[in-house]
Amino acid sequence: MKVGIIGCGAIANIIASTIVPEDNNIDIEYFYDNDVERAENLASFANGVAVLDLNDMLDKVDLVLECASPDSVKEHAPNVLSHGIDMIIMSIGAFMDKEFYSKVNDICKKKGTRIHLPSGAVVGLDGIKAVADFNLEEVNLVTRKSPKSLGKDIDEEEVLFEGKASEAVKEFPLNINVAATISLACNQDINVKIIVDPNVDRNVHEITAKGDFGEFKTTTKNFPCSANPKTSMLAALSAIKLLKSFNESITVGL
Ligand SMILES: NC(=O)C1=CN([C@@H]2O[C@H](COP(=O)(O)OP(=O)(O)OC[C@H]3O[C@@H](n4cnc5c(N)ncnc54)[C@H](O)[C@@H]3O)[C@@H](O)[C@H]2O)C=CC1
Ligand SMILES: O=C([O-])CC(=O)C(=O)O
Repeated sequence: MKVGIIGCGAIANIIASTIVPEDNNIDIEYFYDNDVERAENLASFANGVAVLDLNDMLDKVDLVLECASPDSVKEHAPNVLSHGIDMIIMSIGAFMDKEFYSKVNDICKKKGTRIHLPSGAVVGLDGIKAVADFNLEEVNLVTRKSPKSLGKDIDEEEVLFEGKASEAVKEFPLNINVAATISLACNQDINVKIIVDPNVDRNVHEITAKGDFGEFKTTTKNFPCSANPKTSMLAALSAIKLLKSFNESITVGL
């Protein structure tokens, strides 16, 4: 499987340095970034090709992996999918825009293409998906990150946001894609609280869900990526596992 990447930052670097093409039948070969130097650096490390125009990779790849920004998804996904190419998308916040969701969904149906949204930096999506249609009363996400991760200069814990996921992704597009992932998994605009906490050095996500099935709570205490403290290592690892799973005959979990 030949893969092209949009966005050559923290997640892309972890993925490209972890996937061994010979072992996994996955060849990450084309790299695009609006910062050309980043695309060239990663292409050179991965023995791949940096492209100046995304269209230059579209007749050569089987899958495009987006790890850039929600805006980049809106800019490029319709074009990629219209070329009949599947996508893995990390900047899931883009899908909270209902008009955009419906537009790309229509393209996928027409072209027979698929979009994969990895579980990213949280655990518990399997459970949320399983119970989504069974009177799921309430889903809440509390995210706690350090001042460094949230780009704040404060000494005391502070609630930066409290409201719905659809609003959270607008105010914090590069920090709370997980809220969109959970919302899409259960078809609800979930409740989100974002706290900046000088006493944590992890990106912490706590999910609580309650409904006819009972209730559950998951807590993920992620190490941030060294190249981008907003982003957790787990986000990159989930995309790597998803890529590898395309070669598996037997899949475990949802
Ligand atoms: N789904 C999830 O659980 C998670 C999603 N994310 C999201 O994944 C994305 C990538 O994260 P990182 O690698 O940490 O970001 P990063 O900031 O380290 O790298 C992003 C790269 O994309 C490039 N870029 C930005 N906009 C672009 C555009 N319109 N066209 C082409 N290139 C563009 C930047 O120049 C940069 O090199 C972000 O949107 C982030 O918010 C991050 C963590 C968890
Ligand atoms: O990586 C994380 O911990 C979460 C994150 O940035 C996002 O959801 O955008």
